[in-house]
Amino acid sequence: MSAHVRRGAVADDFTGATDLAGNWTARGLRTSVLLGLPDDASAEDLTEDDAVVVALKTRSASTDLALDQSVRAGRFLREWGAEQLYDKYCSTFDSTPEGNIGPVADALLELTGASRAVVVPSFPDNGRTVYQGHLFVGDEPLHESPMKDHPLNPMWDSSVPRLLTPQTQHQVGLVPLQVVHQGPDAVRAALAEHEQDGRRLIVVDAVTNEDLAVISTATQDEPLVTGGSGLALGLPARDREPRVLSRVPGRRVVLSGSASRATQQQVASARKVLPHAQLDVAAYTENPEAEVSRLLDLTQVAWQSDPDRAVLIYSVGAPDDVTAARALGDDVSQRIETAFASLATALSSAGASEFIVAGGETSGAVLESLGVRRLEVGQQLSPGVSWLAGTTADGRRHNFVLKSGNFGTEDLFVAGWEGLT
Ligand SMILES: Nc1ncnc2c1ncn2[C@@H]1O[C@H](COP(=O)(O)OP(=O)(O)OP(=O)(O)O)[C@@H](O)[C@H]1O
Ligand SMILES: O=C(O)[C@@H](O)C(=O)CO
Repeated sequence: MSAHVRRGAVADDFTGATDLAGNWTARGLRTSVLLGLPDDASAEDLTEDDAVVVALKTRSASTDLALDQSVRAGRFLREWGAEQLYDKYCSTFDSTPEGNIGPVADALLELTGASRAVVVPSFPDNGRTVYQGHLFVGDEPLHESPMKDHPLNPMWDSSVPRLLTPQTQHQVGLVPLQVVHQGPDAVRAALAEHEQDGRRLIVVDAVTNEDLAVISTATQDEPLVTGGSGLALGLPARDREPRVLSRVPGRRVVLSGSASRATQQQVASARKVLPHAQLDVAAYTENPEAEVSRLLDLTQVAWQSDPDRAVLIYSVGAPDDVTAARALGDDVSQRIETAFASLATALSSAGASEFIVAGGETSGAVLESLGVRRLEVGQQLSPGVSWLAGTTADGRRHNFVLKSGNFGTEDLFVAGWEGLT
């Protein structure tokens, strides 16, 4: 397989999809993001693309739903012409012991007929590295990082083989960094040896982009690879400038439903500069319409006094906010997603044209409610974070940043707008 093949990806959340699409775009691949399961007609618009990412919302969904949608998305991509499928999950391996990373990888092995697939969560540009199978977030092992407190999938272990083993029907192997440093042929030989010994999902260490380039070369003929978005940076770069998105006239808003620590810092920094309000989860639970309308009114008042300034609406300002909200019921996270979804449609109707949305699940809920089906990828703001453009179900053109919880610079909510020309 040459470097110039069609690539398709199935991503388990919307921010993850745009993260990968940004990395492919940065390597010069013309990339589209399709939100939700595509219908057959969508393929007609993709003839010019080198890569297509289907964004699903399956990370925290039931395993049955995740399997069904991932396989249908994979089948669509293969029919479109994808020669290699990329199973994109989170660089912090977000999942529970029941899945969904393992079950989806197993199903895509069957779909593609692949006899094995690498497992590469590493994304060194964002501080995710894997050494001897252990996943680090910056200088902390995963289970000591802020991911230990994630409201949907707290991470309890840092060993990727140990995390994956209870989730998959297959045995799990490991190719350590020492082998990666010997180059692509050594990696290929190690993968073949694991396969012969019956191990079909094989974690490969990577701590730098050079390691990712070795893994990418070693796996260029494989029908399936799995990982965070970092592996995409291992591809040789093509000489094509990314599309540059321009401002869409209208108002600006930041919707942050992310519970991650990096987002809490971004919220704290933006609160010093932007008009802001926190979603009152108890009030929303009591009377959803009234709380959405309070936030909408407040936003419109702020726009009136400064039309060019973004307004920030957030749900977590401090870790205690999550603890407090949890007392309101098991389904509180889902309810908060619905709150942001309703608010987004109300804001779009009220004149918002540019959105920075924080949180993978939150982004999924917001873009689904706006009825955006496809995103163009524009300029990158920081690793994994790009400007995107799409059209809502009722025909409004909007710009978006969909920010994964732990990504983005601290001033993203304030300075990110400057990235638009
Ligand atoms: N105050 C809160 N209390 C409890 N849950 C909350 C609160 N605010 C947001 N949530 C929920 O927590 C989840 C956060 O997940 P989301 O994927 O949006 O962002 P994240 O935590 O940054 O994760 P990721 O790294 O995947 O982007 C969502 O389901 C959201 O509705
Ligand atoms: O890989 C990552 O860390 C992100 O793209 C993501 O999936 C977080 O939602």
